Amino acid sequence: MSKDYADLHDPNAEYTMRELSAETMGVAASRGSKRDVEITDIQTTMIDGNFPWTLVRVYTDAGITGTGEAYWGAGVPELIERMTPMIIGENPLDIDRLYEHLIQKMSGEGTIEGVTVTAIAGIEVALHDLAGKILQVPAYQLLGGKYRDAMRVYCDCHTEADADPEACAIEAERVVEELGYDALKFDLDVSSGLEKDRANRHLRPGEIRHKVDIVEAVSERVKDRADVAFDCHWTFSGGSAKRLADAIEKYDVWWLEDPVPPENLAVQESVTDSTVTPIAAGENRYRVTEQRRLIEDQAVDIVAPDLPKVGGMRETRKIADVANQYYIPVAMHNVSSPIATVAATHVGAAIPNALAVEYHSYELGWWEDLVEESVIEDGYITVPEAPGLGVTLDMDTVAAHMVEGETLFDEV
Ligand SMILES: O=C(O)[C@H](O)[C@@H](O)[C@H](O)[C@H](O)CO
Repeated sequence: MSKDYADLHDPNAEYTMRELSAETMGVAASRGSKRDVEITDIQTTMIDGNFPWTLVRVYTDAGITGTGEAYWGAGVPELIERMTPMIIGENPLDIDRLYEHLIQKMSGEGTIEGVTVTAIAGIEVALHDLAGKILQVPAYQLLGGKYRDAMRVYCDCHTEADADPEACAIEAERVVEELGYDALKFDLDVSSGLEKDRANRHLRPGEIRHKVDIVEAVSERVKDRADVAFDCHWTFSGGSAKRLADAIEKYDVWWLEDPVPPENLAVQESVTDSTVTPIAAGENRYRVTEQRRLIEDQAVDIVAPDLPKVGGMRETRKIADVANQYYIPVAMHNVSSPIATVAATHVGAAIPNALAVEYHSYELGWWEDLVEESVIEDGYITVPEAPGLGVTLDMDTVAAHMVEGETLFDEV
């Protein structure tokens, strides 16, 4: 990768006095040799999974590295490269200050939301892995300790005929019986063939009936063996979303996700208010500042942040803390490799209101091979007890599935 991004002039150095580097803040006291560690480099590599997973590695002068993951998105590796000089020489144990430092430094490039936040999140996850390894504690310990030993996983399900209610029911049965999950999600924004216009967000009566057929087929097939959520990917108008939520009330679904677009909270709130079907949303909002509005307005029954997108492990914990003030559970949206999935597991272990973490790669076949450890067993991820995230990348699998042109992390 070219080093041009890292060498770019830093305009913020001229435009803000809020500089949170150790030097400016005067953070210089020795912490004792094991904790006097400095960041020396950050590298990324991208995996061609069912999403392009951006893995991040932070290097130190102690020979210890931390591995993280940023949510997928163009430009994320370049942004990480751009930020690397901003934290070289810093002590990786100051996770919160380094996060704030990068948010402040990059604010001109956009750190309220978007790929800059995602890139910072990738570094932040790696810092938790690193800090855990330096301190010889699992990452959940850095977040306050444990509520649970294992995190429930819900499986995002697909069939070749996602619009066919019976095909969905057969797949639901297979995922429960053969793969061992008791928590599932299916898409409801699938075409019934009855649409007159795909742009106007309106659901015609036949379209609603088709969606009810899918919900009924899946829910009746698995009955009490699994909780089932349904995802709408921000597709419908408020009015149509209300009619849909109302029509599926009797099936007692786990949640209905993203029925309306994410920008207008008043619409989101009115849908949630209108129905006893639990409404979930959150994967398109960034940082605690944006999630806070969803929660405080009680625009959701369940909040669904995506950890490597929303800002990282501490940021997700902060969101869970706000949600907890409103008695709202957290279902972690997740389309990541095992690295960020396990990061979500550590956060899930450390918060009271964790509902589940998503698994979105069951059709891939090699997701779990990316790390040396086994990750999901019988629909749960046991919270690792090894230092840091407690998972180790399998470099052969990484090499086999790297995006063309990417390079492997340097060995220490
Ligand atoms: O699992 C889910 O909730 C969704 O289906 C995701 O796949 C999103 O669509 C994706 O993250 C969009 O960028």
